[in-house]
Amino acid sequence: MTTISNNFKSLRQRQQCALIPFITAGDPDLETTADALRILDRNGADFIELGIPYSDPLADGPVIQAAATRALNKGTKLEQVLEILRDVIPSLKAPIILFTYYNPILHRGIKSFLALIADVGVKGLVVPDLPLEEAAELIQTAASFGIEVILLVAPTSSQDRIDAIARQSQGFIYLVSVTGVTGMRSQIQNRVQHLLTDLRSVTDKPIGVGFGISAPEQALQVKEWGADAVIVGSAFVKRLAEGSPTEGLQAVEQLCQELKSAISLQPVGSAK
Ligand SMILES: O=P(O)(O)OC[C@@H](O)[C@@H](O)c1c[nH]c2ccccc12
Repeated sequence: MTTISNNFKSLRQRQQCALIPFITAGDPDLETTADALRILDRNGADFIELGIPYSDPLADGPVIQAAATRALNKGTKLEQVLEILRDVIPSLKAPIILFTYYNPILHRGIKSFLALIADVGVKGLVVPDLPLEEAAELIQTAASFGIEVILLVAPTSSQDRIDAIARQSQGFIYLVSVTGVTGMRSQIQNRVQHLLTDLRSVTDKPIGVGFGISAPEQALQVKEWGADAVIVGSAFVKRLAEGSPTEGLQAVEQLCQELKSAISLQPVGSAK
């Protein structure tokens, strides 16, 4: 069965680091979102994180905030996002991880929300403002729908919190590389290497690193520090929004290929 955990197992066997692009649903429009999902899937994405636009995206920097605002101004609703997913997911290899803030989940009720997203084939859920005290309930209910809930560790998390997250997180652990909001950074701090080592010492679960990664060299760096996955959001969202939808999709395709080849193992015995 396709699950995030199972896909990571097979990536590990092949000693591959996963690429997880993030895009915002409905920016510039839902048709382009569907095209982008197919393009990312065909060009090396191992999982795709799809953001549900939200009016108060407190963990997001300017690029993703602006994308969410544009998507909301277009009237993008969860139901419509799920409709395109119902259509697209059967043709994708990469499992879809839905990204949403906690309020929209509570608003619908945890169970009904999970039933809706499971029904269209979503495999994972990231909720950046989920209180750790409420994680167990969401994780358990999600598991009954075949959905894995990925928890986030921040550079400021206490050791107790890190231990609890490592224990509870499903699929993988999302290591946030910097304190602050999402967005491209010119450099990935060396500290990320230590954060990775510390986290690795308490868990065997796969670790994905996100926040601030936009360039192939940065992705490779994070891979070499031992990450099982690199997550790249703002760089994709920015490219997708530039120019016409066709131009945006071309730029997304190119970035996906560049990132993927940077983190892919050279086949043994290949020239160079
Ligand atoms: O945009 P960046 O810096 O590449 O970061 C990842 C990212 O976009 C995605 O995982 C994400 C988008 N919004 C978030 C809010 C919180 C945690 C993570 C996210």
